[in-house]
Amino acid sequence: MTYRQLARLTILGSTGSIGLNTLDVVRRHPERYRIAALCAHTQIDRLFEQCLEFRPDFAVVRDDELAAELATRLAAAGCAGIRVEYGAEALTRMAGLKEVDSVMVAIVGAAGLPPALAAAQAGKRVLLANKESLVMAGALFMRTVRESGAVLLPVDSEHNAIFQSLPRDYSSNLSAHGVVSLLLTASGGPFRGMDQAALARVTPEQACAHPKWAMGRKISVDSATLMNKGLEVIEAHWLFNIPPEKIEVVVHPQSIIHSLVRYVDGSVLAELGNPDMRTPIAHALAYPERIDSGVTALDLFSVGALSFERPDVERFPCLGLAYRALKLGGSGPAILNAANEVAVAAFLDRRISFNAIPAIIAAALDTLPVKAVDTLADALAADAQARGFAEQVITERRYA
Ligand SMILES: NC(=O)C1=CN([C@@H]2O[C@H](COP(=O)(O)OP(=O)(O)OC[C@H]3O[C@@H](n4cnc5c(N)ncnc54)[C@H](OP(=O)(O)O)[C@@H]3O)[C@@H](O)[C@H]2O)C=CC1
Ligand SMILES: CC(=O)[C@@H](O)[C@H](O)COP(=O)(O)O
Ligand SMILES: [Mn+2]
Repeated sequence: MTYRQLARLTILGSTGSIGLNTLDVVRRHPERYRIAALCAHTQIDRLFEQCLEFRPDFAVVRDDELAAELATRLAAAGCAGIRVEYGAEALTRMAGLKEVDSVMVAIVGAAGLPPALAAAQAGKRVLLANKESLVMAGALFMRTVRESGAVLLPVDSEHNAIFQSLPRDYSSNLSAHGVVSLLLTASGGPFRGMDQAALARVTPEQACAHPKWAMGRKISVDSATLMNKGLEVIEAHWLFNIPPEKIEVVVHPQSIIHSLVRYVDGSVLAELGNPDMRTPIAHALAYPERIDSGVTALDLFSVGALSFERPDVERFPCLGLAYRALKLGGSGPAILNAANEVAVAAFLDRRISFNAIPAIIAAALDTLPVKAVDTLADALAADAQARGFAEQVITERRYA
């Protein structure tokens, strides 16, 4: 038997959809993984249960009140040794803990950027689900990874599929490896065939009912608007150093092909599987080895047929807005991301209609100045300005 050292993990966003799937994979391999830190935000009941099961050294929550409550409950349950911390600064510290090898970044939204960057700065294996980090500060993030020697492993299913379809140890010059373009698959979301008038009336519940993937509410709405694919185009641009015109989006409603790489000799390589995030999570956790993820084997006979369509950017303008932001460069994508987060939250709160989401983002891109993003502070400043702007547009109902 070979001796294997335990890998120590920090999970940022342990109580969310990716966090739960990560713990499900970890649970299957107690001989390989040990949890150093579990980081949640508000769901302390769920975090408490996770602490009892995985016995991390640290647990992190949003604020001092939640931290005090969790600490009391852990002490009563005989787990006083788990140190409970709180706030954004604690997340950054957990990402850089000396004893930690790998950091799963599964926080949703812009809040994921500072700890993701801290993990990269500390030279960790960064298992990146939080696509917003690369959207807000892609150049800075990738430079940090290069300079620190961190290992960046994409967890987002499309990017993980592309990573698996590229040659092992590819360089950042994909064309030198014969790559012509990347094909990102999109399910098309819950409203794929719906007309514009019907789209205006859809509810948050309908938007969150993704046809193929069980995910958090924010990314589910992004899938419904096709902004998720837009964010993923930007994510792919930075991860694989490929220009936007070489990234194609293909609507593939079955979500069996998770993305493809087109090569100069006519070959197109892809990764296929049942739509279950435990596959890319297990891949990133164990890379370059392979471990059981608990995902059911793909049965092509029951799938029967795979189909493909062009995305409809007239009905779903968010995809076009993302390409536009990427071409703007600098803080353009951070503006797009922040306006989108504000608009999606307002839609989930029933303050605006589904069709107002792209209108608010377009207003932000039309109005706000594009600046350089050389530092984390630059990214956070662009984010804050665009959030303020989008809130104002909503309050004054200037999106109609
Ligand atoms: N879900 C999926 O299948 C996929 C998700 N992704 C990406 O992964 C990320 C996570 O998505 P998902 O798991 O669906 O999201 P969820 O909403 O399910 O979970 C989000 C997690 O982040 C925590 N969180 C929320 N806000 C903050 C904050 N301000 N500070 C610290 N922690 C916070 C939540 O804590 P709490 O619940 O305790 O409040 C929760 O643990 C997103 O960037 C998404 O785009 C990418 C591909 C697929
Ligand atoms: C599972 C995953 O990676 C999501 O990002 C998924 O791709 C969302 O589905 P859409 O293709 O509908 O955006
Ligand atoms: Mn994805």
